[in-house]
Amino acid sequence: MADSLKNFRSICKKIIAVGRNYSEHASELGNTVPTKPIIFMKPTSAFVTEPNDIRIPADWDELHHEVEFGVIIDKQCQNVSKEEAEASIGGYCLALDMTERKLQNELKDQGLPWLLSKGFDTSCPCGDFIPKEKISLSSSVNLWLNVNGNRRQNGHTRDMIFSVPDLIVYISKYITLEHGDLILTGTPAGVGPVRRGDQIEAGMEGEHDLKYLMKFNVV
Ligand SMILES: O=C(O)/C=C/C(=O)CC(=O)C(=O)O
Ligand SMILES: [Mg+2]
Repeated sequence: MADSLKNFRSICKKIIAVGRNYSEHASELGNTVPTKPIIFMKPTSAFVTEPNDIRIPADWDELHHEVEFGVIIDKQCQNVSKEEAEASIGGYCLALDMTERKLQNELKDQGLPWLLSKGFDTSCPCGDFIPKEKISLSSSVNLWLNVNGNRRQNGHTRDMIFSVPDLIVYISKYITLEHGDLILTGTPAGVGPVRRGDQIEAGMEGEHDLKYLMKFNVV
């Protein structure tokens, strides 16, 4: 089954993203820590893969990086239990939730949806499919991100407020998750701006020699 997920980006119908899932990140943006998962979406046209670039739209100047742990759904889930949620996972990937922070804040202040600030083309740089057997959910994955060689983010999935199975249980109560869908599980602290000409390097490391690295230029 996992074979058809190797190209999950071409079959993915939904990128569902979780916000404020690390308390340190919620605090750094002056937000309260949520009592229920905060869910939003990015269109699949946001995907970009190496060696392509992250393109900043011409009139924007406060694009932030957010490194995230991605979960790829194998089996359809609708209102699933925690056990079914775990069984529905096909694999994982490293991803970025690129965000135009100034626009997001303006939209938030007006009570408007922040889709554009997070859903523009190339706002979801994404790595290769990693089969579920390679990462145990009971272990913690280290997520990090450098800009021009300087460490900006360094977090651990054990610090998520809502665990991966809990997120799937919650989302599937309201939205049917389908084969190939991607869940971005929120970013750890350290988000910040990137400029045209910068290079982003992001990685994840964990048990059983898990080591994944990806690089994107910002243009
Ligand atoms: O509420 C805000 O000011 C910002 C929220 C986010 O951008 C949420 C995320 O995308 C995240 O925490 O990863
Ligand atoms: Mg995010």
